[in-house]
Amino acid sequence: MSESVQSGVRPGNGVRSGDDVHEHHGGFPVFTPVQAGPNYGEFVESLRRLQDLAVSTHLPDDVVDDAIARVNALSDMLEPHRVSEGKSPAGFNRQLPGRGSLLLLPWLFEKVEVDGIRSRGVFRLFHRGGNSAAHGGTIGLLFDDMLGMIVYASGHPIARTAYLHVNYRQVTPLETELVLEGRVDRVEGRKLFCTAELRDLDGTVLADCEALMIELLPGQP
Ligand SMILES: CCCCCCCCCCCCCC(=O)SCCNC(=O)CCNC(=O)[C@H](O)C(C)(C)COP(=O)(O)OP(=O)(O)OC[C@H]1O[C@@H](n2cnc3c(N)ncnc32)[C@H](O)[C@@H]1OP(=O)(O)O
Repeated sequence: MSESVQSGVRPGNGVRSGDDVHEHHGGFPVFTPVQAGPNYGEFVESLRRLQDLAVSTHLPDDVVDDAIARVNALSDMLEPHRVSEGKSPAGFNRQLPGRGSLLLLPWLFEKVEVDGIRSRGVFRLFHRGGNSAAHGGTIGLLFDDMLGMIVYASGHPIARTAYLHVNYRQVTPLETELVLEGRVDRVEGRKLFCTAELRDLDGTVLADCEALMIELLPGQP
């Protein structure tokens, strides 16, 4: 397999040896993963802190005006460095929480293997739904993102989520370390049936999901 990979995807430990399935990812463009610089993780974490504060403060108008000016100044500083998809380290750096993406939950992988993945992290204040619980959509986001990694780790080409059925079993707390485990349960042609569970550190299942991932055909977006 060449250094260039599609969507930054690279087989995990123990993926079928000599298999070139990762060269065939439907219509996904070929990306060469961009390595994050030494301070990139801190940069993304600073932005997460900003988002936490944006949803958990009640600011006087003059502070709002000052914040707008400063955030705009920061954006103006970043603007000249805008690049197209696949040219930013965001989302491609597995050693960083949320792979260095501001969209994704700031979780880290503990295990990425053919038989499944395990990831650990917290829901942040800016993921709040109501009454100190994680927003249900952010739980779906976590599962959907992990499904991509489950498929990748299992050695299958890129697949898209055809359906994702989430069972919300318990209220999911914010700012509390949690664990997610998931795997491909069975394969029928292009159809990968996956399951995953989100648990607290006592082992209580907070949410689980069942999903159908479908391997993309050549040219499929
Ligand atoms: C650092 C490393 C990073 C790595 C991270 C990894 C990044 C990964 C990035 C990737 C991120 C990935 C995550 C995301 O993208 S998640 C984004 C959300 N998902 C999408 O946008 C997908 C949109 N949908 C589609 O593109 C198409 O519908 C797909 C491609 C899914 C299938 O359309 P296609 O035309 O190809 O297939 P088909 O319709 O002939 O169906 C084929 C078979 O499947 C069965 N079927 C279909 N749908 C359903 C359903 N809902 N329930 C039950 N069954 C269903 C169907 O009956 C048939 O079965 P059979 O008759 O053959 O038995």
